[in-house]
Amino acid sequence: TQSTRPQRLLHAVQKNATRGDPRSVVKAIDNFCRQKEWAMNVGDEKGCILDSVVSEVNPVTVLELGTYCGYSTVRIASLLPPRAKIITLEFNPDYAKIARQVIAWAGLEDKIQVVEGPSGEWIPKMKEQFGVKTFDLVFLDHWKDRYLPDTKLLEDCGLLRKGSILLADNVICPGTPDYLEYVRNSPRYKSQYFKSHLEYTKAEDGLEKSVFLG
Ligand SMILES: Cc1cc(-c2n[nH]c(CCNC(=O)c3cc(-c4ccc(F)cc4)cc(O)c3O)n2)ccn1
Ligand SMILES: [Mg+2]
Repeated sequence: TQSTRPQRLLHAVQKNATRGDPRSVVKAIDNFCRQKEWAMNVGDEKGCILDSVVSEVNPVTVLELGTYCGYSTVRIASLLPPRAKIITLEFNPDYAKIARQVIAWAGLEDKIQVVEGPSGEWIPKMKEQFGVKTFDLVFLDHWKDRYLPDTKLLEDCGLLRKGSILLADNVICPGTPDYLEYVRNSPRYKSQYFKSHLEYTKAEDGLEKSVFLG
């Protein structure tokens, strides 16, 4: 039976990356996506912006919306302090299965919890299920029409604190116009746009970093 693109991406990691070496896993995925098949990872160019924001925030609790194959999950986790944790939500069980194996190859399974299901159902259960108080950093990289409703849900569930950082991928391509309008015009956020390109292409895209002001 035909393999899927995530399966081929995982095989490229197992073939070309060193077990326990997150940077080699990131490199192997970027090489696979540049040389073989495009895939919707945040990629190396936007990945460097992600790295700089994570290093600056130094978060202890991270929420990632949209795991896919775990590329950005591995990038973030490899920069976290020892006790820090990431909860990453993935809707598609096949993607989640691949992501768990990519994360294991990087040796980062102790810092990462992959949760399967829709963000709208899991966000209200974060406190009771995972003992989370608030998130220091939220990386939005899931269905683009869910960025705004899920941001409002995070606010309403008391999962953001003064200074929590929202970092959103794809605000230009595929685009999240309603989310951008909200975080750029709401008095409750201070926003900044980092111009870049859609992963592995020349098309414009960028990350929007928004600080929750409480
Ligand atoms: C918990 C929960 C999780 C999800 C969820 N889980 N996994 C995802 C993946 C979402 N990501 C994308 O769709 C995406 C698309 C493109 C793209 C595609 C085609 C083009 F031509 C150009 C650009 C580029 C990207 O960088 C993307 O991130 N959503 C959904 C709901 N609830
Ligand atoms: Mg993305």
